Amino acid sequence: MVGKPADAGAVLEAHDLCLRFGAVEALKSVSLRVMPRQIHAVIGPNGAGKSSLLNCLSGFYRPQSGAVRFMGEDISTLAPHRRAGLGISRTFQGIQTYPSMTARENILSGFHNRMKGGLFRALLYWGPARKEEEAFAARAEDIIEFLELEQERHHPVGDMSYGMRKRVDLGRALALDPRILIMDEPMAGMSPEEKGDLARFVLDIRDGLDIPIVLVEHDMEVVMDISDRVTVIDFGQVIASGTPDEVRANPAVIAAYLGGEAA
Ligand SMILES: Nc1ncnc2c1ncn2[C@@H]1O[C@H](COP(=O)(O)OP(=O)(O)OP(=O)(O)O)[C@@H](O)[C@H]1O
Repeated sequence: MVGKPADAGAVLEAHDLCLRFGAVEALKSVSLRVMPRQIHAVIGPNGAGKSSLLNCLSGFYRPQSGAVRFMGEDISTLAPHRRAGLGISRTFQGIQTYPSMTARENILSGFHNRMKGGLFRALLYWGPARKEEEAFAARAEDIIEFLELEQERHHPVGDMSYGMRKRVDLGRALALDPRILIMDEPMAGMSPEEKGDLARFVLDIRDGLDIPIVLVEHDMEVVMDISDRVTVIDFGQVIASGTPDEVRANPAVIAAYLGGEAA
């Protein structure tokens, strides 16, 4: 890790990120600070740069300039798996679960990133490896209970509704024991009821597990309902950042993005 701690208060911070794809400027000097116990939404029209920002935070994209800091440390040069190892967990658009595996097996698969060794270690150190496995199994049960997946525990994920599969997806992300959770359009394709359920779990993750969340989401009602802070991006630039009420009343946001919905 390089660089000096900059903002000890922020859990995750993007500082002055610039990202180009050829002639396309996906991010132009974008900064954002995610504070403890904060649901921080990132909104903006299609192509505004939201996914690009998430990819810079989780390490899948490397910006041409700027820095990403986690708990005050510069992690700009770290690969995605190293960031995941630090506790920066992410859910992706669509479904990432294994359809033929049960909810429990899918959640257990989320622990792989945290296992200290592979087959060799398991053979050499059978005792400790078994203890680790037992701890993960117990933790998987905690996650199943937290996400109210008890009834689905032994059902193949492929047979479940979209909302339930997304919930199992979230369980896999929680298996990483995250210190921050990045969610890319988690509500897309969900029914209003499924959105309500997921919104409740997102709030529980903040309040019960003390994990801050970065949320990219198109459903404005959900965003305005559950977010502590909203950052608005348009054409790769931050045009507003504030509480949902502040953002809703911001003329630049109304003009650029929310239109009549903001009224
Ligand atoms: N890998 C890439 N290669 C080339 N251009 C890219 C790449 N990723 C993103 N872009 C471009 O960067 C800009 C921002 O895209 P991005 O996907 O970050 O927007 P977004 O706000 O997430 O959009 P959406 O809401 O539609 O998902 C767009 O012009 C897009 O075409």
